[in-house]
Amino acid sequence: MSIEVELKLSASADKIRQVKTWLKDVGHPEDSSAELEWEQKCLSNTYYDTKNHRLRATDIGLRIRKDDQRFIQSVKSAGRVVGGLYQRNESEHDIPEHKLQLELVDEPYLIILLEEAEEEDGPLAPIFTTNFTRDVVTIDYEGASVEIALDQGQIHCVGSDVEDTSQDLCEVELELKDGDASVLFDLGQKLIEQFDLVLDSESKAERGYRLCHSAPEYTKYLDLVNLTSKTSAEAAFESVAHKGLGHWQYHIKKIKREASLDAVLQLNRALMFMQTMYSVFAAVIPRHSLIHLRKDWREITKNFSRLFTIAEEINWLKNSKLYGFHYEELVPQEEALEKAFVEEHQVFVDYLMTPSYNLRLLRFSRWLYLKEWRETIGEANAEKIQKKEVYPYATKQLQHLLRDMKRHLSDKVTLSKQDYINYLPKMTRTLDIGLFFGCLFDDRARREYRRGWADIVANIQLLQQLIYLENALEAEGVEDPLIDDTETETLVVLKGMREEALARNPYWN
Ligand SMILES: O=P(O)(O)OP(=O)(O)OP(=O)(O)O
Repeated sequence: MSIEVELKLSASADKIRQVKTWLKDVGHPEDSSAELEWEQKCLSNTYYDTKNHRLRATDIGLRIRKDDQRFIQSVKSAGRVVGGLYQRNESEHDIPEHKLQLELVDEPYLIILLEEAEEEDGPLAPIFTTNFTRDVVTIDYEGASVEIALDQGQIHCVGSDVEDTSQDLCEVELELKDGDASVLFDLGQKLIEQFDLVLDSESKAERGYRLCHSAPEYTKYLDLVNLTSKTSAEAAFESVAHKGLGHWQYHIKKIKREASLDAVLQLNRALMFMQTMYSVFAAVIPRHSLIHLRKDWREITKNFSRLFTIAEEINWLKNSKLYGFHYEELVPQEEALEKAFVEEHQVFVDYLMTPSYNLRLLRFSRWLYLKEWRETIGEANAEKIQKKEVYPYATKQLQHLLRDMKRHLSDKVTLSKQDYINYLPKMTRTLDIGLFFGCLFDDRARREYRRGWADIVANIQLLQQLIYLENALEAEGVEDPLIDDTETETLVVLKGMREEALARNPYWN
């Protein structure tokens, strides 16, 4: 099994032509009259899965590729996608005919997953195909060898009753054949700067499944970062950063497709998660080493914030209805918000297509993938953070947070609704830190402890919604004493919850 490292950018037919011309100079800088040796392939790929897409659920892609007279069976793992950079395990075998030969798969864990999928969910069958022409050339660039593939074609669903059963594909793939992965980022940067290409974190397989799978999509929430007590503090930082970036990428894909309220709210969660990460890991990755990156994310946040503000208000109104607060007078306000949301969504999607956004995302991906902070902090410190243990670090951080919460939320203190709301960002950060390090501790104890604090957060959010509702109604000249009563009740409930949560023994002790 080999590891594939490639950068993927989406393009248009016109841009692909321009890229091809430009590559002539890049591939032969010393002789611009020399032609690159492009090869054109017609690739037909059939992706297989069981009836309920068990392989997809385990993040495996199984396909047979027809490349001229050759049939190639490949199994790919989803691996890791950082920006548009993919790192995936790949197992490829030539087969004599267009028929799966799973016995050729050489990785024991893949064999087990494939067998289990078939045993539990029936035989493997074609789900979709990708048919495209690939113009491919290998160039030497900055001492590395890079295969450049320009793919244009279509994805089709097989025997499906899904309405929209085909989709165009047009992309540039840069695959590292030999040398340093930094070269992929350099080339990617040039392609974005010169041709406005867009980083693409969705594989063809992912697109195929989305096109041909009509099941409803559930909102994906941030969950525990996968760590063990053997993880170093540096590796823990990387895992947290990958989690945050992965969450961002996932919901960016969704937001590009539709004006989804949930996706906007989750994008905001990803931004907050990453902000918290910078402060929690400041002792590992010093702030000065990420000054530019934080500036980049601030810029991205600025472009996102209008959309988020509208989404948050719509969400508050929606949630209030769940609590029974329904007002005809607010319908015009809601409609205006919905309209503004659709407009701002388009503005944000346009921004996501700009080089400004894509270069920032590429810069962050590069920093994370190549661990560039090590260069800024010097060799000795770099060694230190690789040896630093995460467990004591995590315990210290959690203890520090608890002290802060005890100070602000002690049951001896009387808190107004505004006091709670002011403390909300800190509480959310605290819960996020629980996700950073939670894997290191007993799961049951952690869940129980977390639940108390999560309930407090939910009740503070309720207060926030009620205040918004009050103001919105006031603008319409309406008053509802029920809102006031609910606020008072919520304050009482919160006081009891604080008492209980603070009395519980922390799971890290
Ligand atoms: O040719 P590969 O193996 O890179 O695969 P692909 O058909 O380009 O698909 P993907 O989008 O998964 O790279």
